[in-house]
Amino acid sequence: MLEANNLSCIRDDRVLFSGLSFRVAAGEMVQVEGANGAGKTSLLRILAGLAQPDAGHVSWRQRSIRRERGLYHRELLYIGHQAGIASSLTPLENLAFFQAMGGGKRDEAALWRALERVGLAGYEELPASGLSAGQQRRIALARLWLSPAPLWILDEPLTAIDRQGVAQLMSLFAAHVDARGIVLLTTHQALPASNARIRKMALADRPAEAVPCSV
Ligand SMILES: Nc1ncnc2c1ncn2[C@@H]1O[C@H](COP(=O)(O)OP(=O)(O)OP(=O)(O)O)[C@@H](O)[C@H]1O
Repeated sequence: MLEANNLSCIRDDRVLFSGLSFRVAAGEMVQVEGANGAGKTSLLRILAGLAQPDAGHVSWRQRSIRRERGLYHRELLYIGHQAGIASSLTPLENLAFFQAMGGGKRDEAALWRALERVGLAGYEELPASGLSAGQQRRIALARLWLSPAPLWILDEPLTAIDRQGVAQLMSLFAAHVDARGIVLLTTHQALPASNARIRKMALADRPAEAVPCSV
């Protein structure tokens, strides 16, 4: 369903990756591995259509994500490694905003369910800036319970999350892939045992220097 074709990414004269091709099928969970600076975030941003590759292209359901941006972004949930939440808004307001961005009507019950799932019931009136790093991260992750998107691209979703929260997320990921969804993530943590089979994909640890093109 998700297909990377011959992708290259060059940053500051360094080839982070080149000729990278792979497919991720419905029902798969993939962990992108690599050292700090290997290019994991760069790859995920390209796969999410937020950055352009230096070469190659990405397809979703056999259609170029550049040409079918609208369709792709309706089917994709991307959560970057920044929490990506408004610190002056409460958790409930942040979630209502995410829900509105999805284009649906406000569904109060779903908002409260998501808040409860991430353990933020009781904190709904506080601005996010008054919450801990892990709680702020949980607001961002609550979108996983609100979104119908089949494709989840998650950059370090487990950062700052406690052990119980990680176990809960792993169960959610397993349920998502069981329902023929896709989870593509990065994490520096060893993933705990999960029902989902996890395919690992490693990026080279030392990006090569780019060879200047001769004209
Ligand atoms: N927009 C950019 N402009 C210039 N250099 C960039 C840009 N984005 C990333 N880089 C560089 O590309 C390299 C890879 O960055 P990236 O964030 O993709 O790595 P990563 O594998 O996700 O690292 P980490 O594990 O530390 O999060 C880094 O050296 C970074 O400085």
